[in-house]
Amino acid sequence: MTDDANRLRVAIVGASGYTGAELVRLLVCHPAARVVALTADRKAGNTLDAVFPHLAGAGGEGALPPLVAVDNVDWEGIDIAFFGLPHGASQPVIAALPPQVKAIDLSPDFRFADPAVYSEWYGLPHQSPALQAEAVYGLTELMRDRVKAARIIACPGCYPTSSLLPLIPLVEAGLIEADEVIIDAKSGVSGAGRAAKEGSLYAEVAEGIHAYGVASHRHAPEIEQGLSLAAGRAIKVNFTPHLMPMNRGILSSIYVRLAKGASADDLRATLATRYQGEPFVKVLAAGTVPATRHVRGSNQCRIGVFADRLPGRAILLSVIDNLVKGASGQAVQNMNVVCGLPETMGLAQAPIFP
Ligand SMILES: NC(=O)C1=CN([C@@H]2O[C@H](COP(=O)(O)OP(=O)(O)OC[C@H]3O[C@@H](n4cnc5c(N)ncnc54)[C@H](OP(=O)(O)O)[C@@H]3O)[C@@H](O)[C@H]2O)C=CC1
Ligand SMILES: CC(=O)N[C@@H](CCC(=O)OP(=O)(O)O)C(=O)O
Repeated sequence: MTDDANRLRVAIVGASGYTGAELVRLLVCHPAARVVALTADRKAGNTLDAVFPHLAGAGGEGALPPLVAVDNVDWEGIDIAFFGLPHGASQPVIAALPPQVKAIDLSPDFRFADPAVYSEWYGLPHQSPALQAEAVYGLTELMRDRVKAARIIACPGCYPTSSLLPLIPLVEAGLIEADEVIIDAKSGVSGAGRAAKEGSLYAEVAEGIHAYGVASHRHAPEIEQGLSLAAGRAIKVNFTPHLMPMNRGILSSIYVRLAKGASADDLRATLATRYQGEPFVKVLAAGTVPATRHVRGSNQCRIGVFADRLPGRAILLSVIDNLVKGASGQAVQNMNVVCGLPETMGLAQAPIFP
């Protein structure tokens, strides 16, 4: 436990949203961090427990500051700022930060190395293209060395996290045909955020499942960026997300063609070697099926590898909690890395079951 004066002073921008609430839940138990600023937009002026009753008393009675508008944050007193804002909102705020503040952005605003790709898919001009070159894509296990030295960390999207952790090592090893990957992914509804939307209503989601963003979802170019870097050439993927009647969790079922001479066992062995000693990525034994309920509330990604009955093909199953490893947990993991803290600090919770 670090004494109070030496703790990192943390701001959570967008604390009245789902990823913001999850950051608070994790950070009030983090022994080297202290939450000193919380922001909101429409809900500014409220206490956090008025917006999220489950966080009443979190961190100790009166430990958390009230929700203020982002313009009212005193940045001089901040070491780390997390941004859980809708796309387009963090770029101008991060661009105006004083240099001692490290920014950890959960939104897509700094994920694309090429600002033109961001503009094309998000329908907005990039507002800080000069800063983009400074930003590091924070898929922690695979980008750790770059994260260590970063001032702006762009946390990956939830679907890309679940897809790229199994796929990048296999593409790098040349064990799969990188341009024939099919990702069939399912997400819980918290992935859509807390803002009221017709598509998130109970009656639109319960007792059913539907695909959305078919052949047009914004996470396709993000996954393609990661796979193209790994392959050393331009890669396109087939990515279809589905909305599931559950709160948390992502299951990505990924269908791959094996490279000549490779087997599903080779894929499993390569992933097991790559993630050996990684506290948050578990490659499961042959025959073990991962489930979203096995990672709920935790920062884990669990990966299963299966031979397909179709010759020359394999199936990868990857599960995460979208709000933890897919967002706020990975963001805290990146804070630990960039601040030289043990990577598991504040993140060692076992999953919640059932
Ligand atoms: N939910 C998830 O599983 C994941 C989300 N992400 C990304 O993280 C970001 C946050 O997501 P999430 O927490 O779900 O979203 P929410 O909609 O739940 O929360 C958004 C937050 O941003 C605030 N806000 C909205 N507009 C503005 C603005 N113009 N200026 C300042 N603050 C604003 C809201 O304040 P108020 O409520 O007061 O209006 C709220 O605090 C998004 O970019 C999302 O794509 C990434 C990975 C996973
Ligand atoms: C269920 C659901 O709606 N999920 C969101 C993904 C959330 C996310 O990670 O999106 P960003 O790239 O904007 O951060 C979606 O499909 O848009």
